[in-house]
Amino acid sequence: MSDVLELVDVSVVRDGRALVEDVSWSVKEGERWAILGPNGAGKTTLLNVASSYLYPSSGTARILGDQLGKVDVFDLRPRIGMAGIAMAEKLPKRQTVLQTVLTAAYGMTATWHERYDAVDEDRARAFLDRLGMTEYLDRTFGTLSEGERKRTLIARAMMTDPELLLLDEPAAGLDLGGREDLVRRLGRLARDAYAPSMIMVTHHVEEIPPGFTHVLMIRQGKVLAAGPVEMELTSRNLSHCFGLPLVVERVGDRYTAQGLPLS
Ligand SMILES: Nc1ncnc2c1ncn2[C@@H]1O[C@H](COP(=O)(O)OP(=O)(O)OP(=O)(O)O)[C@@H](O)[C@H]1O
Repeated sequence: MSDVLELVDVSVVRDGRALVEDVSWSVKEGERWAILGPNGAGKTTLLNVASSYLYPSSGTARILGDQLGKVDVFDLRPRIGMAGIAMAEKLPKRQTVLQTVLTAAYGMTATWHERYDAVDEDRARAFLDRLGMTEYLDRTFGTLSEGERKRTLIARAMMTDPELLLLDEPAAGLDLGGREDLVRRLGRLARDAYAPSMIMVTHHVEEIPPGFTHVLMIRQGKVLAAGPVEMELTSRNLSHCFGLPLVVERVGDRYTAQGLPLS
């Protein structure tokens, strides 16, 4: 299996402070990673490096076989799907759900005067259908609920047939039903052998979809643990990561975590 992402001693420094420090991490084709860590740990910074939007201050980052700094990122970016708040903010609120997904096929955030091929429209409809959005095709993006918006963004990220799919807190802000619906859908995607390699940032072990294979834990910019979920998602590692005593349990093919009661 080849490396989809390979970071060697990557640091990102801003104002004299390392946001991530000496991170060495590799993601192989077909793997599905969850990145866990407290607020401000450096999760989004790592994802921004993986999406080629942020260059390391030191160290090397290879994405889909190409080294950042030595590759034209405009060739690389269409091969990476990204769904997160940063993308949502760039999308026009008055565009319909179908247009929002379709524009991704042309690497754009808005529709101008280009004409879309029927084949692209079919693909957009199929991705939206897999994410339960068929009823909303003509609704404007700005009128969607948080959960509907998140599902639209994932369909959009799939549109370019990416080799790497990056999800930044896809379940944040969703109610219990919305979260469970999304986790089930992501679980189905994770188990699809033809789906891209995936990296998902989350704050909660409950949001790790079934089928996710690996976990990376980060605290204050440094990697604490990285490897197969069943080996690394332990109470010890999670307590260290979040800085308080936690007990993690596996329930079926999902995980839960709880803080120990105060004595
Ligand atoms: N451009 C920047 N300049 C200075 N500091 C920054 C910059 N971008 C991010 N930071 C800081 O870097 C740290 C890591 O930020 P990052 O967004 O990667 O964390 P995170 O783990 O995704 O956090 P959260 O869970 O709260 O979203 C934070 O302390 C943040 O304030």
